Amino acid sequence: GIPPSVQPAREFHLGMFEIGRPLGKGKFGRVYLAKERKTGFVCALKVLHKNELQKNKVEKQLRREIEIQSNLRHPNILRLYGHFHDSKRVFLILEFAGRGELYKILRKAGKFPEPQAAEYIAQMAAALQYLHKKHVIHRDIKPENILVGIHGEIKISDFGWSVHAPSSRRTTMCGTLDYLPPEMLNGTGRHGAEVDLWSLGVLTYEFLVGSAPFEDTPVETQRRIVQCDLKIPSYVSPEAADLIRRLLVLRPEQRIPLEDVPFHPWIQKHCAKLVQPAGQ
Ligand SMILES: CC(C)NC(=O)[C@H]1CCC[C@H]1Nc1nc(Nc2ccc(C(=O)N(C)C3CCN(C)CC3)cc2)ncc1C(F)(F)F
Repeated sequence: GIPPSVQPAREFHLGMFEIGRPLGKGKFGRVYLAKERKTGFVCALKVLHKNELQKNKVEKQLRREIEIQSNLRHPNILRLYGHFHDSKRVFLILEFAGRGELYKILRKAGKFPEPQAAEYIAQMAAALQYLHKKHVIHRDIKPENILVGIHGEIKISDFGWSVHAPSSRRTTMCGTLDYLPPEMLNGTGRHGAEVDLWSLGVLTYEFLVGSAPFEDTPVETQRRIVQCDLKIPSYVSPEAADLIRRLLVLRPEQRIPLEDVPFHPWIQKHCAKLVQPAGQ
């Protein structure tokens, strides 16, 4: 392509867009369907209020989110095309995901059939492999941060917690503990890309059971995570249970590597079009 130095500087401003229906509320503002007037390009416009960002001390996180997400190109990662701001607001120009929020689809369905869950986990593993190759850890994999594209493919979004590996968390977390790996709960909090493997295990469990594996009161949840106190219902197939148990391993280095996930029997059983192991 054209070297960045001579690429046209993509300056954006609000007047370039025709604002459509609201898509919902994000953490720090609303999201609208939008269309770029000149090209007719449909996107999602996330509006963030500067005073909210300042109050919650998340400006640095937002800058990192923009820096990381705008450089990512993968079918299962939501695109960030650009951003701009006015006196009061920051605007993110994001890819529009045609089928909306995965957590709403999951809540409505209760839980997913195994073929659908396996398809989603295969796509998650591909997206995480792409991220980890770029030394990016997402650190906040959960249904609320996943959207669904028009063809039913999943799109990881919300890179507000992503960092370059290795790292140790400096900002206090809020929200659910359900997806936190043991190494982020113990003293040092030092962690690597394997945190996303643990969360992938929690996600697999939640897709198949409809609730998170260590869901309980905050104190109990922490105990169950650090003890890996895991009970997998008997209706979950042995293959699926096997993959969950290979991801939800206390020692980060013992978790199944991402590159092995597409070859796991449960994925092979349900995702035909994936690359087949040699000699098939
Ligand atoms: C990951 C992040 C944490 N989450 C978010 O940002 C959320 C916060 C609010 C919306 C969403 N953000 C996005 N949503 C879409 N697509 C979309 C959303 C909702 C519907 C939908 O179901 N309705 C309109 C329904 C239609 C039916 N009625 C009944 C209810 C609303 C359909 C398509 N594309 C891009 C984005 C993005 F990310 F770029 F902003």
